[in-house]
Amino acid sequence: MKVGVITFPGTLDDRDAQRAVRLAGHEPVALWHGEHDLHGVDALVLPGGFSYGDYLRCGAIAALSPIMTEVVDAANRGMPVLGICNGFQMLAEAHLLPGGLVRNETGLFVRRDQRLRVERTDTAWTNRFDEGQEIVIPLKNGEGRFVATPEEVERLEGEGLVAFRYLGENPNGSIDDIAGLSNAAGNVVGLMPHPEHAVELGFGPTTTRMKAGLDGLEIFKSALEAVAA
Ligand SMILES: NC(=O)CC[C@H](N)C(=O)O
Repeated sequence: MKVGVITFPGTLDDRDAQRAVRLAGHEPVALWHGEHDLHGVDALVLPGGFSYGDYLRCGAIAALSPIMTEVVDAANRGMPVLGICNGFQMLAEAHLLPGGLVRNETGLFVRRDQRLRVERTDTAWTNRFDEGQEIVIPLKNGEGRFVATPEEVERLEGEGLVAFRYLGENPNGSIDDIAGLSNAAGNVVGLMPHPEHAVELGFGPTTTRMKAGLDGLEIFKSALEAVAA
């Protein structure tokens, strides 16, 4: 399966995302923000970084890039789309996911190995987990606080759109400890932690659980099963 990884000016983690795609058994295809062509890919990853220097709000300018017209069309046709951190911010800015991401409550950039609970497993990117499973994925951002109106929060909680929640101390003040969301169809998922940094033993988070360093790989492997299904 071909997985497109889109690079925007200021993207940081595109190479790591491509490597994660390869380790999950897919073929990564490098895509450029200025193009209108998805090169026949079967799924898309919007990676993390500092697109346009985080000006306006993180992801706000990138969400207006030429390729985003194609991303929105593909997402609406059901293509699996994963937004990681800055990519999640772009998906929210493009209204493919509800709510928004704003500056962390402390005002500080946060970097930690983050415990998460998988809340939703019927999505293109979480189908290899068990509901309620605890995983550990590295978190690193300055604008990770999920916000939405009370009505939006009621709707997304009611529709079960929360894909991941922070466990332990909330790192940024996100409403309802929300770390990641999916759309109603389950093909679009965005999360603030970085699964592409937990795909190889010895390089990802270290916990007492033997395979914790591979938790992120499951997210990239899930997409293959979603497209094959
Ligand atoms: N790691 C990232 O993708 C960071 C996203 C964004 N630049 C922020 O600081 O919130």
